[in-house]
Formats: sequence, C-alpha cells, structure tokens
Amino acid sequence: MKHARLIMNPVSGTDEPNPLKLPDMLAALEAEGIRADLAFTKPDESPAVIAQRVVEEGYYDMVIVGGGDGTVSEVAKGLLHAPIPLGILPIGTYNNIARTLNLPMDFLQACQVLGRGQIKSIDVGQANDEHFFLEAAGVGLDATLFPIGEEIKGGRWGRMLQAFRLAMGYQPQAMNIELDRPIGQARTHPAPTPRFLRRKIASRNEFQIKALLVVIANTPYYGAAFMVAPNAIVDDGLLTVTIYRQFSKWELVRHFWSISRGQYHYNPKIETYQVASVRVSSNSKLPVHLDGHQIGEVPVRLKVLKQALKVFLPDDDTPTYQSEDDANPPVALPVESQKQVDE
Ligand SMILES: Nc1ncnc2c1ncn2[C@@H]1O[C@H](COP(=O)(O)OP(=O)(O)OP(=O)(O)O)[C@@H](O)[C@H]1O
Repeated sequence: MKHARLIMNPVSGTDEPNPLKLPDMLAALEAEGIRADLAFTKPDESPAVIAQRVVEEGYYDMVIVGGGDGTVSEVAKGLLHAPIPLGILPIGTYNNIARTLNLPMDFLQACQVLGRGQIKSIDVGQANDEHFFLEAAGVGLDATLFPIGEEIKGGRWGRMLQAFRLAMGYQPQAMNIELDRPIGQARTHPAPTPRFLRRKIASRNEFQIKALLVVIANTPYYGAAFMVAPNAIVDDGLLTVTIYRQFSKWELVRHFWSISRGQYHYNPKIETYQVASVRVSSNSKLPVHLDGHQIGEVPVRLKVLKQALKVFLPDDDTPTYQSEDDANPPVALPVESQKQVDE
C-alpha cells in the first residue's frame, strides 16, 4: 500500500461541491493501492506549505492535488526538486495543466493514472529568481485583464464591461526583449519578419518592438484554456515567447476566441521564440502576471527550471484525455510531431 497526502480544494470547479466527491475518490485510490490522508486548502493560505511539510517529513510516497490550475500550481511550488511525485485529480474549471499532461478529466479515471501510470519530470517557469509559474507568464494586455477575468470567473459579471473598455482602450506598448541566444536561433518561424513588422535590433540577442502583449509559456495552455503556445513542450527546458504585434483589437479577440477552441491559425503578426530565459523591459510601467496572478511590473526575467517537478502521467495501460465532445483537445506531451502545429 502506498501513502499519499491528498490536498483538496473544496471549492474549485463548477459542478457539485468537491467534498461530495471524496468517498468515491478515496475508494478509487484505495483500489489502486493508495491510502490517502486528506487536507483541505484554505482561501488565505498557500497549499505549497502543506506540500513542503510532506517533503520534510519524508513519510508519504506522493502528493495528490484535487483542484484546478490555481491549486495545482500552488501545490507544485512546494514540490520543486522533491523526490516524490505530484498526482493531479482535475476538479477545477479549466484544468489547463491536466490538459497539457493528457490526463483524463474524469477524476476517477485520473486515480487510475496515479496507481498505474508513469512518472516523468516536467519544466517549471521562474520569474526574477523568485516566483514560479507552471503555465505562462505575460506582459501587457493579458496581465492587465487577468485580475478582472478572475473576478468575472468568480461570478462578478458586471466586470465584463470594464474588461471590454480596458481592452479596447489598451495601446501597443514599446518593449525591450532580451533573449538568451541569438534572435535567428531562437525564432521558431524561419520566415523573415514582414516589413510592416519592423523591429529595432539592439544586439544579436536583443530587440525592441511594440506589442499588445507578450506571453512566455511553459505549457501550451493558459487562462480559459487558451492554446497560446501549441508548440510548447513541457519537458524540453524551453519557454515559448509569443509576441502579438500590430493586431487590431478585433483580430486579437478573434484569435483568442479560436485558440480557446483549439484552433491555432498561423498569423504573420505573431512572432515566436524558444529560449531558456528571456528578459522583458519597458520604459512604461507594464504589469506582469504569472499563471494569471499579477506579480508587479517590468523589468522581469523569466527562465525555465528544467524538469524540476515529478508528475504522474498516463501510459499505454491507463486512461488518457478523452477528446470527444471537446473542440479543444490537448496537444500531447512530449510529442515531436507537435512542432508542426503552427508552421
Ligand atoms: N477552502 C477554500 N475556500 C474558499 N476558497 C478557496 C479555498 N481553498 C482555495 N480557495 C481558492 O480557490 C482558488 C483556486 O481555485 P482553482 O484554481 O483550484 O480552481 P478553478 O479556478 O475552479 O480551476 P481552474 O484554475 O483550473 O480554472 C484560489 O483563489 C484559492 O484562494
């Protein structure tokens, strides 16, 4: 029998209250040979603390998190470079991380992955050598909108008008992007930048552009299941920098609408680079978010911690994500053919 600390968010997701799922969940884990001790998250305390305590005690074989992306990333922070793996039971709203890892969305099937799946290490992002992110960081319009988006998700629908106004009034901002390698090597599209998207080259690694937003992704998805970086592979030691330039607002809305439905159309106004670290700065006070939480303003240095987190993943004998009924099925990890997606 294996022992697990199960950290559950009682309020994540939109269906029945999560505590009602517990009897079935514990029985399904038991059937996989896992005995789980439960701890509920609290609204005002990061569950990273619980995960850290588990690592220090050295008693449990794994940590299992039942929740959405917010809870998963907090718990993950307590397990970085730890010897024990993280199992994910996706009972949140969007479950981007579970989607990235190809996990079944049915939490009972996800229990089977914890009993019989494989353990692999995935990358984690870090900002300013301090804060961590699993999905993506962003500078510009998305960082401006995320806090309001969270309020809307929490039921404050009246905020939609404010979000709309903010988005429509937002202007492209001048930013300085410094990559950890020459621009030509980092660029993922070999085609030269169209002339209308001229950028000012400061050095072989550094350039200045005006953009509505820059997303630095560790995984393909962020936010409301936006497939923002279909090429992002979660264990390759690289972040995908996506720069949205000279988009009209409506173009951007259209683009985000289609990537929320898994349809990624290549657009020459999107530039992508793959790097292990990048620094974004600006003369303006542009906000920065990590996984949807604002952490301050630029300048920010973002880097990848290669394979810093052990996680359970499906293998050939366990259920995986079922793509029926979903217009936005996951792009699996780590599949080399993925590299073709937006080229
Ligand atoms: N016991 C609790 N009571 C109320 N709120 C809680 C409690 N524990 C955690 N929270 C809040 O839950 C939020 C995180 O929810 P989480 O991200 O897991 O679910 P979600 O938003 O439904 O899913 P997703 O992020 O996948 O869309 C945090 O804002 C956190 O403060």
